[in-house]
Amino acid sequence: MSTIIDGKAIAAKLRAEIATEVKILKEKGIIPGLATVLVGEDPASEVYVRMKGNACQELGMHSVKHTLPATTTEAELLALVARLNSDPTIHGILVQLPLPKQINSDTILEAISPVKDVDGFHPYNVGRLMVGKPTFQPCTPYGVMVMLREAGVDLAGKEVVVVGRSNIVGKPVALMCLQQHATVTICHSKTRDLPAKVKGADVVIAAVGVPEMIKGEWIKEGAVVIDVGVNRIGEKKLVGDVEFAAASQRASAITPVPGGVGPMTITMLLYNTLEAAKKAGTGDR
Ligand SMILES: Nc1nc2c(c(=O)[nH]1)N[C@@H](CN(C=O)c1ccc(C(=O)N[C@@H](CCC(=O)O)C(=O)O)cc1)CN2
Ligand SMILES: [Mg+2]
Repeated sequence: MSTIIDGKAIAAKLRAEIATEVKILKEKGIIPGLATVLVGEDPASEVYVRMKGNACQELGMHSVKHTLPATTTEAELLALVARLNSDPTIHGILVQLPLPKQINSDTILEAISPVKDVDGFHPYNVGRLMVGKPTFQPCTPYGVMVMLREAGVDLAGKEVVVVGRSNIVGKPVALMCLQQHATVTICHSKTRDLPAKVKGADVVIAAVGVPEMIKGEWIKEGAVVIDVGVNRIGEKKLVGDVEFAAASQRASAITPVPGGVGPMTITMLLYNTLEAAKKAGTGDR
């Protein structure tokens, strides 16, 4: 049986550290501020944005939520982003994804000031990660790396297989693992013989968004499994991208869903917002 890498517990520990730092910053007259922007009525996005606001409140951060109708135009959203870019009480701007079809996400993400880009999605911050000099790192992959660190996994020389090549998880987590000297393979829908790739992995990072697509029998004995998937089955049930029960028979350590990577995502957003506020305070940005 495997060790469960408890995202909730790791997140709680990190949040306590962030809260302490927020308090110190406030004594210097700086209140870290996050603006969240939700366009439309996607129920999951509503939940995530609410969780982000609540987390800010718990940690003593300032947060402002902007809720716009699904019919919002790109120009209207750009105008809001411009206002937030020049608002000195706001250190971090988060535009919840996905955006409605009439809005080009890339245009919006590029309009966010890189110094307030606490999601780490602006091409400047993506480029910094690419050259191994990260500034803001995207929250979900950053959370994965913190979990691996907390679980005592040394990536140097390890075979890491990332399943999924999205800009928000697969690609950045692969770069982060490479930075830690892992040998990284990125797999995707056109990969030939995915089971064979996964079977060779010391660390599997699953971020495909397909319920239980990674079978337990593909997991090498003793491998570490990080499941980034959050797939809703019906009203209540959440499952990951990995067959948890079968995989945990073989893995040495595994993240659960829920309670694994999810809680880390929001925690790293708070961390990035704190860092943004600190940089603003020192004029170092
Ligand atoms: N602008 C962004 N948009 C999106 C991001 C992002 O990082 N920035 N990531 C995802 C969604 N996401 C945050 O926005 C997110 C997903 C899941 C969780 C989470 O805590 N999941 C819990 C389960 C919660 C539930 O019941 O739904 C868990 O896994 O334990 C937090 C944040 C897409 N969009
Ligand atoms: Mg993908």
